[in-house]
Amino acid sequence: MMQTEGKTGEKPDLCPGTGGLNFKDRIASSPCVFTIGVAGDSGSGKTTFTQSIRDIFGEDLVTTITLDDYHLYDREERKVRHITPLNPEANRLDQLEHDLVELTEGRTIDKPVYNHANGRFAPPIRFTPGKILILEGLHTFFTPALREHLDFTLFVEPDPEVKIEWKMRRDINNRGYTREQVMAELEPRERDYQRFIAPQQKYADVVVRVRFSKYGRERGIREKIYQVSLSQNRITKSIEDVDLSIDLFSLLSLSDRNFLIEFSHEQRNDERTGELILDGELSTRMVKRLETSIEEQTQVRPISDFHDHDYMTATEVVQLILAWRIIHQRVFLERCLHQDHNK
Ligand SMILES: Nc1ncnc2c1ncn2[C@@H]1O[C@H](COP(=O)(O)OP(=O)(O)O)[C@@H](O)[C@H]1O
Ligand SMILES: O=C(COP(=O)(O)O)[C@H](O)[C@H](O)COP(=O)(O)O
Repeated sequence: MMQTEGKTGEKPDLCPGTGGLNFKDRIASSPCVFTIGVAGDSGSGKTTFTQSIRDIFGEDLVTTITLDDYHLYDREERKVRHITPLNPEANRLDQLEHDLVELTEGRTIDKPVYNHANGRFAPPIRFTPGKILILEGLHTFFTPALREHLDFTLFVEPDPEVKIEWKMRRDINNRGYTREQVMAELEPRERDYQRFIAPQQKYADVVVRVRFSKYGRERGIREKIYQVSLSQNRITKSIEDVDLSIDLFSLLSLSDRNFLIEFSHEQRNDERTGELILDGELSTRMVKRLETSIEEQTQVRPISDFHDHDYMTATEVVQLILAWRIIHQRVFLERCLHQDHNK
């Protein structure tokens, strides 16, 4: 590793040898494409988290591919074949692997297009990757070749009851399904989820779990207040790297709403994992130092969304921490520096 983390109060030089270029400029001027993979079940919040990453880093840097475009069968054909889209065989993962290699080289591809409005394929479109490329879908890190080309991986896993509520609302409101149609697919989908999708968790750098808030289930749909946890699976990268500075004085004196912050370690197989759990509403002042730290080092303004409210949901804080986590993905800088060096 070319650089050690700064101790408290020191600012780590994330871009050594760049004459003080900030992280965002560094990405923009780099020949490399930084790839982020987001995986999880249908209706689990992949698109929502992906959008938050886009918002934080800016649309000029970030492009997204949804893996639904790589379905092999259209909606009608899946029905006839009794196969769910969660089955890898219902997807063109080999073409995705090929396209991902092209994209990491910065090349333009002809990307297939799946139309959720009618469940059919539209003509392919030309697609050029931004300097940050997000792949989001069911099988994002299903194969070794896909994993090899992803610099950062995130798995989202809401509790089944949260997931059903989200999926039900989205598929009925946006995708033209009836309640009965969504219900009828739940059972075969859950079976294939456990079989094909959930096992990808072990390859994730970070797993985000969502459950109903301990302060009231109804606050989810009404105010987007959930209990959100962030855990890291791989021992090589630690959540403790994240600067989680919280102003305890503000916490005690300014907050008049309920919240929970918990951190625990767990031994899973050979791996020691850390899990941060947040719930309720946290005073924006409490995460001020974290926001400022990100802003200073990246010149991106992740806090702009939160400026006008005094409280942030657990989801918003987790999105902020994830941005920090992504910034710290040294693999990217290491690889870029190495490639720059060899030019
Ligand atoms: N973090 C969240 N907080 C509140 N609602 C969410 C969250 N994530 C997802 N949802 C709800 O669930 C629906 C499905 O989420 P989406 O991001 O489209 O899932 P996916 O891309 O995994 O299929 C969204 O339309 C939204 O209503
Ligand atoms: O399982 C998913 C994944 O999409 P997402 O993760 O966005 O839910 C969708 O059901 C399929 O893409 C088929 O779509 P449809 O059922 O609309 O034909």
